[in-house]
Amino acid sequence: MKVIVCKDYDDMSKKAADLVISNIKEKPQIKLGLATGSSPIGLYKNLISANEDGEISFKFAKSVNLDEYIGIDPANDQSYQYFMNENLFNHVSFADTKLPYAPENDEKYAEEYNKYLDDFGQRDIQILGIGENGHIAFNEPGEVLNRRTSIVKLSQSTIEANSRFFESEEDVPKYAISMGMSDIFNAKTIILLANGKKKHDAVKKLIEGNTIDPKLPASFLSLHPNVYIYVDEEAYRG
Ligand SMILES: O=P(O)(O)OC[C@H]1O[C@](O)(CO)[C@@H](O)[C@@H]1O
Repeated sequence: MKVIVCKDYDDMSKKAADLVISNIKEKPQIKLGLATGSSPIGLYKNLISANEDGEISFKFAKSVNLDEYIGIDPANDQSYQYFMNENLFNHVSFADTKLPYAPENDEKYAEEYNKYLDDFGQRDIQILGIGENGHIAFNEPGEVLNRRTSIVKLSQSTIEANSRFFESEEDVPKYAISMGMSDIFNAKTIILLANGKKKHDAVKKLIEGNTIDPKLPASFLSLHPNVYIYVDEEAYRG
């Protein structure tokens, strides 16, 4: 894992975006794995600017996303579909984009997404955030982790952390559909973004830890040959 310590959120976003931009220049038909949450918003802003400046184009690019809440309509402003539209898809024109979708807790929707991912093939880049509890996508700390896309129950810590985007904690969905660990790993390069003091514990364990532990799902990233961790000073030093 290559750790790149950045001054602040903007610096982290710019440096991570530069890596994505250079990959898009090299391979316009790039396959991207995209993430939601506050961590990648700045990166997406940089991609939008580079697209507006004519530096890159998404005309031939395709994307898949990590996860989506269950029980929230894609048109709802709390859905990850809405988030992606607002923060990227409404601003640049992709050849194709896809998010997992499950209107109810039924594994058949996960199977459908797994089929889609199998046809999509290996991504060139997978972008990730990290939860305060060390989750990646919605793979929550536990005894075991899912290999493939599944319906998952959110941990209390994630519900609390994500309640900042909702009117109250009760409004946060309790279930999601999420790529599993082997899906996340099916990418040539993984970029993980972590900023702010609240991420320090997870980041410290991830960078300094010498174990691979399902109680810290992000620790499995050390098994992947090409991971870049862009971390700001606050998340790095605490
Ligand atoms: O970037 P944030 O908002 O801190 O969220 C961290 C992670 O949590 C999730 O939002 C899921 O809870 C991921 O999509 C994200 O990577």
